[in-house]
Amino acid sequence: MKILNVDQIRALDQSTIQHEPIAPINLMERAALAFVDWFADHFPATMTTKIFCGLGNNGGDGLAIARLLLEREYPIEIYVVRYAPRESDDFMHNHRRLKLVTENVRYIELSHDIPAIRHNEIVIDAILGSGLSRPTEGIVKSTIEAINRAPATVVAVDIASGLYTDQPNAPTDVIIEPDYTITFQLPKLAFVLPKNGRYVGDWQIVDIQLHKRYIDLAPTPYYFTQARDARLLLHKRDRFSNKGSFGHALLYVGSYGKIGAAVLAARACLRSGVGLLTVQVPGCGYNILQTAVPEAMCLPDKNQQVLTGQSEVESSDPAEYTTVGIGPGIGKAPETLVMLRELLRTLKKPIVVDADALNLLSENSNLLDKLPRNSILTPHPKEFERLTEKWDNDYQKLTILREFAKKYKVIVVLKGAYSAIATPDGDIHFNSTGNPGLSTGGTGDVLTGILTALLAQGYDPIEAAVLGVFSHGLAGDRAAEQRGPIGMTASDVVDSLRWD
Ligand SMILES: NC(=O)C1=CN([C@@H]2O[C@H](COP(=O)(O)OP(=O)(O)OC[C@H]3O[C@@H](n4cnc5c(N)ncnc54)[C@H](O)[C@@H]3O)[C@@H](O)[C@H]2O)[C@@H](O)CC1
Ligand SMILES: Nc1ncnc2c1ncn2[C@@H]1O[C@H](COP(=O)(O)OP(=O)(O)O)[C@@H](O)[C@H]1O
Ligand SMILES: [K+]
Repeated sequence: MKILNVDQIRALDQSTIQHEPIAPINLMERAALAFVDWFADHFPATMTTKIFCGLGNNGGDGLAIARLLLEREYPIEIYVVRYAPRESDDFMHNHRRLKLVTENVRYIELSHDIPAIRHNEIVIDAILGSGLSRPTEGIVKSTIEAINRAPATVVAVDIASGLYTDQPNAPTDVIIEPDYTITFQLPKLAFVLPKNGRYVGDWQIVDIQLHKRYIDLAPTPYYFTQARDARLLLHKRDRFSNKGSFGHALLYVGSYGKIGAAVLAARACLRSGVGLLTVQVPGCGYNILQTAVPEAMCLPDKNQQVLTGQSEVESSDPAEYTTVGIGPGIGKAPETLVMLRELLRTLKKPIVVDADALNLLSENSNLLDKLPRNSILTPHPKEFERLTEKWDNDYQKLTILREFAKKYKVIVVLKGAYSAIATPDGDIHFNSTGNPGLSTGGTGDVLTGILTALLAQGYDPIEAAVLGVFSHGLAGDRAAEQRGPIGMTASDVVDSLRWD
């Protein structure tokens, strides 16, 4: 699914109005109805609902929502924040419609007009939407502050008032802090950026049937991967396949004290459909790996503690494997750096690079140019910062991320909530699955195993990254269902992997 910018969202509105065709007021009615359907599914008509409307189309939505909720017999109190002399046409139209149903519309012009809000009430925020063009101030700001102070449940219409859709807010900006955001048709870039978490809450998209062809043709670098997008990427297995059909992967993982990382990556790789798996671990990991992961072949390194690439048994050429994954638990020993340098000299096919392999790259940045084209790098934000530079805000981080992926012609999975996958073409795919239960040691190792397995099976590297990150998050969601987000572990994520 695409993420469009504010100008495109406005144009999409117009395109829908022209092509469907539909009158703007009826499109607003459709949006209000979609919101009210969601709202009625979540809140009983016994709860007092205070709705705050601005003077633009977000406020117009609010007035239509108020009327529809009155029809459904919600005890609703309607407030219009009168911060300017002019209202939008559709606001006025809905204002007239509402007046036919109720006289009970109150106006907030000064602070003392702001009502007290109690804890068992619901607040609907329809003050400002995607038309935000400057920081909130005056009575708008005071109203938002009062709503944020109140103990009520807050639901934002389309986007929290005061939050920009696709540009950074200043730290001093006053913005609604909703429990829920119900947004129209498409996700907004602001929703997937870490600093905005409290200004978004749980968010959901409601479909208001905006012009599909406009969306299909609209150029954008930003995508949001949902289940239906991921499902399209999954390769079906041929009935006459054999283990040779699904590649032979080689993992370089583990060091003394971190053989667990090797086990997790190996188990995840096998659970993700690889045909054959060989794992190179330091000598100390041999017995552990052979016992914990009997399905994998094991190459014990000559060195007991760290990886050097020199094997105790027959030496194998890493270039002969379908793909290589490197990093989880390997440490940053000088011998391991020598191994990484040698691997990058010989490997030409895309590989997966994680954890300390990334830290070695950031300390030896001349190696970045040697990464095979379309390799997948999986840094968490700290690792990415070491590879690049500090950023001032999430939008600048996205710019740095895109530039990095383009410059080195690699795919970068910047991990976290809504992991951002940057491609060499400059696109970014945000992931929709996963939960805070994944914030626990070892889940990144699991991801490396998954991605290595997908590359081994011949997935296009961008598709491997998008599908692998989605499935990893989904496994995390299943593990959280079983164990709860606090009790789940990285092993539970491996056990929860499914590919159907
Ligand atoms: N784009 C779509 O697909 C649809 C949009 N609709 C609604 O329309 C909204 C956008 O409407 P508008 O473009 O009228 O924008 P808003 O309702 O967000 O804001 C409108 C007005 O507020 C002013 N303004 C901006 N920043 C301000 C600030 N900080 N303080 C005070 N005033 C400020 C603007 O100059 C503008 O006149 C969406 O968020 C959504 O709720 C829906 O009605 C239907 C479909
Ligand atoms: N709050 C969250 N929501 C969704 N996914 C998360 C969250 N926190 C962490 N994750 C995911 O968990 C994984 C953590 O990886 P990483 O930080 O490398 O952990 P480790 O090094 O311990 O294995 C990443 O895939 C990341 O996207
Ligand atoms: K709003």
